[in-house]
Amino acid sequence: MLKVPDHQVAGHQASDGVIGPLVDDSGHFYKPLQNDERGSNEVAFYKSFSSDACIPAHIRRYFPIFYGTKDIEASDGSGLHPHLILEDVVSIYQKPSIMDIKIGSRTWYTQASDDYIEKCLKKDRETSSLSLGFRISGLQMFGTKDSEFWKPGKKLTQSLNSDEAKLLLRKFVSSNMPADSDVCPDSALASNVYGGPAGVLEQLLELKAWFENQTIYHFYSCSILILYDKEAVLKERSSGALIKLVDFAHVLEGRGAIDHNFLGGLCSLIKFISEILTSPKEDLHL
Ligand SMILES: Nc1ncnc2c1ncn2[C@@H]1O[C@H](COP(=O)(O)OP(=O)(O)OP(=O)(O)O)[C@@H](O)[C@H]1O
Ligand SMILES: O=P(O)(O)O[C@@H]1[C@H](O)[C@H](O)[C@@H](OP(=O)(O)O)[C@H](OP(=O)(O)O)[C@H]1O
Repeated sequence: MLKVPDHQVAGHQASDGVIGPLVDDSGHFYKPLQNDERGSNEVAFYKSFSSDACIPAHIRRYFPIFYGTKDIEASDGSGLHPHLILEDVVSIYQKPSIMDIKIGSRTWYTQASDDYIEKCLKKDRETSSLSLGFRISGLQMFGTKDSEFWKPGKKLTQSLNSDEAKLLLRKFVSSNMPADSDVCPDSALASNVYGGPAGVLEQLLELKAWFENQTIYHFYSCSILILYDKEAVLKERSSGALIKLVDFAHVLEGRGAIDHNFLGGLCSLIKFISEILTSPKEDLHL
């Protein structure tokens, strides 16, 4: 049985008259192909990536598994529409806290149309992309009580300065609910989610090591999802946190060159997370 996902934090979402992703109860995420070249580009990327023997297994695990494409009934009732069938990377969590971070200081590339470049340039300047090398496209987090849930709108997450981005990344791993802006985030889960041998920082560093060498792909406008389950972390004191890359509608061939745009954004994100781990109680005055 297909349904609209309960946990989607960014991107095109299914609503009245708007086509969006669907999920089933077997752990699949169905992303509708966009009608323009973004749809065919993303299919081409997944086909190439999933069959490329040069991608090491420890890197492949950061990407959703690709199960092909299929025509299914679109969420907007418009009839059969081609969808990517992907691993639903959220399905293993009961109450997933999710952050979508679009990586890179620029989301455009010279091969794109003038209109597209202009649109992206404006967005990159207005958000933290240009200044920080990434922008937080969306997030949701659960609290410890059943009623506690926070999903700020993108206006609140995308256009942050450096202190504001650090504060939001701290809120994301705090046990107290951050919706009340008077409450100072306690960063209580930082060492379990961001830190530790299997935590987010180690995963980002592993990804970075690959990006320092790989010249096969250039990932424009691609996001890193950070995923964890607060209850599980508080109960087991282990991480269970994962990072996953999503959105490959704007992947280009690397042609032997380093993807310095993605790599730069990734290094910047790593610096933020590292600083939170080294000074979790830092008081940010905003
Ligand atoms: N494989 C997946 N499993 C679970 N959730 C996913 C998966 N891929 C994407 N999502 C969810 O959907 C959101 C949007 O994904 P994605 O960026 O691929 O869509 P998009 O419509 O192309 O976005 P954009 O408007 O930024 O181009 C993500 O923030 C995440 O919440
Ligand atoms: O970050 P936001 O505010 O969610 O804005 C969207 C984001 O910039 C996407 O990357 C972009 O899709 P592309 O990268 O595929 O262009 C989309 O364009 P669209 O609405 O024209 O699809 C924007 O709406």
